[in-house]
Amino acid sequence: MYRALSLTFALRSMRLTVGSGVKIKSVSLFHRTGNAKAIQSVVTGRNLGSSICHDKSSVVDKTILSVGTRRTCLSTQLHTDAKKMDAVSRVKRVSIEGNIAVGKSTFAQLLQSANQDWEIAQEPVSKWQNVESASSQTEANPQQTVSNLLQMMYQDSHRWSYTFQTFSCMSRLRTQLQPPPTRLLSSEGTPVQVFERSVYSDRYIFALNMFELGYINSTEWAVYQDTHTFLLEQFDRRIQLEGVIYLRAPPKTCMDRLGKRGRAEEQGVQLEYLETLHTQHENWLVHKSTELHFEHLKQVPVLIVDASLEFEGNQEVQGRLLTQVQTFFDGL
Ligand SMILES: Nc1ncnc2c1ncn2[C@@H]1O[C@H](COP(=O)(O)OP(=O)(O)O)[C@@H](O)[C@H]1O
Ligand SMILES: Nc1nc2c(ncn2[C@H]2C[C@H](O)[C@@H](COP(=O)(O)O)O2)c(=O)[nH]1
Repeated sequence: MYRALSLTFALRSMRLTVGSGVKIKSVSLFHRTGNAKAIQSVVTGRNLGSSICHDKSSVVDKTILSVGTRRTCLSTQLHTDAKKMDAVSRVKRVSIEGNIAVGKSTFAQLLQSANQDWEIAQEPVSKWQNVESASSQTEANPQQTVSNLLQMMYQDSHRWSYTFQTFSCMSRLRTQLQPPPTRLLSSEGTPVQVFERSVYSDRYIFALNMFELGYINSTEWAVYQDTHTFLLEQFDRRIQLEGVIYLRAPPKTCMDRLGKRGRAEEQGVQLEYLETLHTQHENWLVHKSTELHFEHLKQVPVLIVDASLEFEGNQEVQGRLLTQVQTFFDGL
């Protein structure tokens, strides 16, 4: 017979690494008075439910448990969570990079419709176009759009580039922290989360470019880099990528497609700006001459896709591209 006795436990942990790099925390739960002890394994890693410690800094220093039934529940829960963690760790994470209007969204749609094991996370452009008021939303007071930061950044780049970059970085971070959909967790193939751009292009393409063009000053650049490094180190494996797809096309092709798309905020974008962005992509993903600050990123495999090909409506080109992508994913 177990008595439902609430106990305060202190947690002691030891970190182990197993299999695919999943971190296992072997946890000892001690009753503060020392007469009850339960040893459980808690899996730590990326994007699990709330019952799991998410990262190195998550320390459960006070856990209220009831002895007996609750302990059995905890054990079952931990087993379920470990299985879930295993499924999550099977999901590969890849970003699509490339110049403005090169065709990332179009390519992403092709991937999404080609394979149920691939899930696309779009770039949060609409969030930048509709920055919302932080005041709490009610029926009487619906969420208010206060500004179009994308437009402000293009209209007054000196004033708004730093603000834009901090906001875009945070929104990309949120996107990359989204757990994979359950469909991917039960996949028997190669499940992949595909992100349109990433926290890495935020820094190594755009922020760097804005700094080099003089739209972000050296103080802002230092603050941005410090924050970026700190955040990425905190989230560690939860935001790391296993691969990058680089859609590569001449800036002139991008300029033509940008005109064809006709997004209002981009009407003042010049070919020279696309050329600077093209150079940043080439430096990072082809020449590998960009200084990177994350060890894993230096080793990330890059698939270079010739995005100058017109694949819309061309089944043969689409088929070739999809085979290239599938082979790349299988090799990650
Ligand atoms: N391979 C392609 N060939 C021709 N036009 C393309 C191709 N890919 C995209 N486009 C067109 O170019 C424009 C920009 O494409 P989009 O996917 O929105 O670019 P991005 O997401 O990179 O900004 C759209 O009008 C789209 O229809
Ligand atoms: N200054 C920055 N501009 C950015 C960044 N990310 C995207 N953008 C711009 C470029 C386009 O006008 C628009 C959407 O990009 P697409 O290539 O998807 O069309 O937003 C950024 O980090 N900094």
